[in-house]
Amino acid sequence: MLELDEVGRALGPRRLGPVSLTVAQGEVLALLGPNGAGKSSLLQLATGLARPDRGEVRLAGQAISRLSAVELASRRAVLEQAARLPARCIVREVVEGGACRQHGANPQRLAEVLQRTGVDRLADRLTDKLSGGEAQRVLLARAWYQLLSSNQAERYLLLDEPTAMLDIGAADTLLADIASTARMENIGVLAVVHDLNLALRHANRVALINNGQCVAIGPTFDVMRAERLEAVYGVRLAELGHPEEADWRAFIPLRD
Ligand SMILES: Nc1ncnc2c1ncn2[C@@H]1O[C@H](COP(=O)(O)OP(=O)(O)OP(=O)(O)O)[C@@H](O)[C@H]1O
Repeated sequence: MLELDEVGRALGPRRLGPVSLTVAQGEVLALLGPNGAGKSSLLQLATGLARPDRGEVRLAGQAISRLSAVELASRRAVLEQAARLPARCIVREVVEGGACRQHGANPQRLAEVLQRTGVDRLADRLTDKLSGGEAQRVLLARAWYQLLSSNQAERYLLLDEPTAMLDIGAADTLLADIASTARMENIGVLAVVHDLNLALRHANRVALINNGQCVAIGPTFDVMRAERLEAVYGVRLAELGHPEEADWRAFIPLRD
């Protein structure tokens, strides 16, 4: 379990938290909320890249602040907002560079990751020659390889807006692949997601963040109700059914 226990920190004159939440192995927990709500700041605390000034983050029961950088890297991988690839590098080598230092290279795992993320077709290309969407997939492949080359029992993937650069189909495919790999490999995923409909489709649970607080957390369809989302996002929403799937819904904003 990845646990955020009453964590908080100052955000300039405002505060984030205290927020408590857990991410279980094999599930996708989406962090939703309006711009400036505190989602990225909360994710930063979960990664260990920023320290809370109250509360504690624990990974498999151990305080994240007490893990060495190498131990942390074998248990969690991070894809930050606007992360960039190193320039003039071969894609395969960049993904390979994600290998967990404790456990070394694992060529079979590398081939699997390249294939699963669709990066196999880009493997011999130079990083400078990739589109924004392709670069995003390479960064994700590196993060998966970091985790899948580790033999730790508990591993987590932390993502900040992984679909920001992607077209509608690519975004849907990417999140579907993340959710299925998470399930298959028993890896917990915590992801900041902006698109409500992508979260509805691919997250097992969501945490709704507003003004630095977690205002609701639970199974996706329970939390994502129109009235609650309207209050948090300050916009009127129409709720639509799916033409083929009975339980489905989608939200579109309405103009007054
Ligand atoms: N280090 C910092 N010092 C001061 N204020 C900060 C700091 N980091 C973030 N903030 C502020 O805290 C608030 C939350 O920022 P954060 O990036 O966590 O929001 P977010 O929910 O991820 O937003 P977005 O959806 O726009 O990416 C914002 O008002 C931001 O300006």
